[in-house]
Amino acid sequence: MTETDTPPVTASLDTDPFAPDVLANPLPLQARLRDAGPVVYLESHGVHALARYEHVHAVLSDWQTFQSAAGVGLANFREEKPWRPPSLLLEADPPLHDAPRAVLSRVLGPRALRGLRQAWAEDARALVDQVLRDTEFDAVTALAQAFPLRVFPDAVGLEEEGRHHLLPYGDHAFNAFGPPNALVDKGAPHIAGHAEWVNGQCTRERLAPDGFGAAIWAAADRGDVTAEQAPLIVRSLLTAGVDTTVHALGALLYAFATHPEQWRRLRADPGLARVAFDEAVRWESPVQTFFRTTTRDVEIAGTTVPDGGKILTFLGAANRDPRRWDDPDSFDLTRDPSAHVGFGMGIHQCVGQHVARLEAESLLTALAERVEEIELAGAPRRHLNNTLRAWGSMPVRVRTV
Ligand code: HEM
Ligand SMILES: CCOc1cccc(C(=O)O)c1
Repeated sequence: MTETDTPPVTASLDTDPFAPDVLANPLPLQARLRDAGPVVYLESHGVHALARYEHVHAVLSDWQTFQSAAGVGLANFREEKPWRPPSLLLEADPPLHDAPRAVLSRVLGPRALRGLRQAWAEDARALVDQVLRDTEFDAVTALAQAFPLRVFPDAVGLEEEGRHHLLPYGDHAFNAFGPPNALVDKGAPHIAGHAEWVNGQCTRERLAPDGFGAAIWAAADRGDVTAEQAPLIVRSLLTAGVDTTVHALGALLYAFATHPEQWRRLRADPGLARVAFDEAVRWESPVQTFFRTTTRDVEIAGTTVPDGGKILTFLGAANRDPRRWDDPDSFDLTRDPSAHVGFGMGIHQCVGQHVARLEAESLLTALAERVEEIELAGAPRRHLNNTLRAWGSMPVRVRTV
């Protein structure tokens, strides 16, 4: 065989991307993966990893070749039973995916959210006024967790009692996309209790008459989806809609607490709140990874992945790929972050992104009005999760006006 006939050797690494030290700081592994090649075989889990923007974007945009119905975690639903009934959105392909997606696109779309803008702005101001009675506080518990948990359950129409189940339920769901490691073992003993409340909240009679949940049931009454599908579609909101925004807000606050010049830029132009959120989602990527499963033998950049192979797309690595972004490691409000893959890409791209943006804009605008300076008042502590990049605590000090 001549030199040119030699098939390219696929790079391989034996590092476990779900090991605690890697989850605590994934950036070095992300750089190694991007530099090792377009496709890298991960011996630790027998999957092919993509960390460059071009290939992550391409795989997420091709749902026919890279399906979600076999699970978007390491577990292959063709071979093992999911830990819960699969999502009709996240873990479904067209045509099953189509109607639930159309319903949520309308229920969570920008037009539907217009009615929430005023109330969320006022609630954010009330929370910020209360928190700013102190000049030092934990930005994770006081703001990043508190604001979503004040506005989102009400918007869905959940009962007051039991909302403490939401964060641990979502945390376990996101851990369950990874391998059965210590993080999954930690949540396993409690998940049945969390799931009992969450599943109960998805039934028509437990939902308030005027929230996202009731709107999903109304779609079932119209025949847009079936009555059997309605509770699972509500469950999607409860699984995907809390921990993600909490940790994205944590990322946003961390970005500003460590970039005072960007905070000054935001205060000078509060209209930058929305782009700041997307830049924080790009920079920190609160949802770090998702898997796909090949539906045929497929060649990706010279590597053949067999049918049924798991592909691990590193959203966080793609969002910092120097092949796509100038100075990718900098948090910079002058950048246009709109092409980031922090919300995914393609037919599964986050259907709740407008809700997340409105939560972030509401909180950030209220903070920018009152806070002249924000800085870390101590070392922040990571909250480890197989899929989420999160802060467990973040002591900050503020100077207010
Ligand atoms: C900053 C906050 C958020 C981030 C970073 C985020 C991230 C993502 C990502 C990466 C996906 C794509 C999954 C895939 O391709 O397999 C996704 C899908 C999804 N997200 Fe979000 N999300 C956020 C907030 C929300 C909220 C607030 C909701 C609900 C109100 C939500 C509901 C969903 C649902 C139902 C899907 C599945 C969509 C489908 O498969 O068609 N997310 N999200
Ligand atoms: C942020 C990714 O979106 C998700 C995550 C977990 C569950 C679901 C669902 O559809 O149940 C969606």
